[in-house]
Amino acid sequence: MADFASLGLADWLIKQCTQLGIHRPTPVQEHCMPPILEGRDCLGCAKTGSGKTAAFVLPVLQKLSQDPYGIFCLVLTPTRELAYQIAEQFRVIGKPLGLRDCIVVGGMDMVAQSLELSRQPHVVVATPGRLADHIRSSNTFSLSRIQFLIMDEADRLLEQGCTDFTKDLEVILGALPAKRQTLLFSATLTSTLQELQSVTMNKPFFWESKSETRTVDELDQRYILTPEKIKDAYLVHLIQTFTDQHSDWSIIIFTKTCKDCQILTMMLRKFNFPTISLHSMMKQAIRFANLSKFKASVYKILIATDVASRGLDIPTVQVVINHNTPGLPKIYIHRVGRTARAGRNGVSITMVTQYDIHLVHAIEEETQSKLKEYEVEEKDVLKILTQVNVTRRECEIRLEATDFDEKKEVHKRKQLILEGKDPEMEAKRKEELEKIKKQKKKFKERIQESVQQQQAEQRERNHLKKKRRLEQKKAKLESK
Ligand SMILES: Nc1ncnc2c1ncn2[C@@H]1O[C@H](COP(=O)(O)OP(=O)(O)OP(=O)(O)O)[C@@H](O)[C@H]1O
Repeated sequence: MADFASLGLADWLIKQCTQLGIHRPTPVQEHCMPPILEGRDCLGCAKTGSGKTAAFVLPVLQKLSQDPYGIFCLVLTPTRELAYQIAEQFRVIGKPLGLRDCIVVGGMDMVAQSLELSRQPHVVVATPGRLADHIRSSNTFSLSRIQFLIMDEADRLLEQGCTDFTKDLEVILGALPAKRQTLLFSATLTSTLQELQSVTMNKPFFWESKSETRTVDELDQRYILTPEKIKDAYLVHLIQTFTDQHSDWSIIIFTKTCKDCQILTMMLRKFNFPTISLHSMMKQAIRFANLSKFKASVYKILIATDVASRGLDIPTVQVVINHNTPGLPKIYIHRVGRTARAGRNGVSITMVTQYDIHLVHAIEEETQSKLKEYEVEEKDVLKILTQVNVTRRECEIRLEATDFDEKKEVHKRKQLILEGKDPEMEAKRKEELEKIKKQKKKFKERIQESVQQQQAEQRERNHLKKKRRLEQKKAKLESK
């Protein structure tokens, strides 16, 4: 087995790796780093959690240390959270270089990003949409001298899924020099190999880990066959069992939609499970905050949509539950790959209804592995069924009300943007106006109160006067 020195890695980088507990290269690092260091384009396909990130971070940093300038390297990735994770790896390993990185993702302040870009960071880590926006609207930075283009989760970037990056990628590729090194990595490259090869210029070096299976051996893959109506009772039962049996545990539950994600979070919280969510309808700052709390084990359960299915590296995750059977095998591969990373053990449990059995067959075929049934005492599940379903219904009703407000808010924000206004500024302005209105109302109420008090006092005085006059009249009559 090779060591980092024999792959041509510099001493300072080996030292950095040692400090991070990385002593020997993984196969993807062993095979991809030498051709990258030689200047070749590279397509690396290796299982989830096998160290693909370091396979490109290390050679890029080595090259950067030999000729440091900005902007030297551009990394594209499909999700914002992943962009932060990759930038962190660059920052930690590249610390002795005084590496300057810049993260360019949607949902964050564009002006601040612009400013950072203009300061010529060594490495830019970006999601395609926001970077393309910067290229279209600004001339304060240039990507024309970059030496490395890296596409992490490259197949996702190039496929035309629900988020289609094609147009943004065209803009980005148009701003890059033809002479560059292009590195593409993913655990599922092969299905988009043709498209991927068209992005690389030189005849790329292609490396795929040789293995019968597409998932790691340390992963125990299970399924539960359940009618749709009993699914949530199974979920609650599963989590309760894990909580009872393990003191140190951490679970990711994947759902199909943002709404499911939200409802399940509310429901599990009702059962006092420490749950937090991550989906695309949340504000970016909350997405980051929730992920940090989960990573720090403040919350043990993360419920997420596929926005969290790729790349996230959270070593404490022992269990992945698929609340729905993924419609595509490759989504399954990435989801279950959030556990059993870097040689650790992990379990994945996929909820399967009678309508999803063909999907399980497709998954088994693609991964070349067999899912085993997860044994559960059905009578224990049926005991909690009514309580779980009632709780779910309550949460659905509660969410419907807020959902409506949310949609309205989104609609309003869209309208403001169309009118050329900044929704954030408008919200602040509205808040200020509301404050002034409240103060005015309070002032008016106080004046009214004091007027009413004066009037009441006047009435009392008049009443007393009248009473006194009557008494005087009465006294006069009596004296006569
Ligand atoms: N040579 C190594 N030895 C031990 N651990 C390593 C090594 N290289 C990387 N790691 C660690 O392995 C973990 C997984 O690495 P990484 O996130 O790069 O996986 P990946 O292959 O990109 O997975 P995914 O396909 O899910 O994105 C990280 O915590 C990383 O620090």
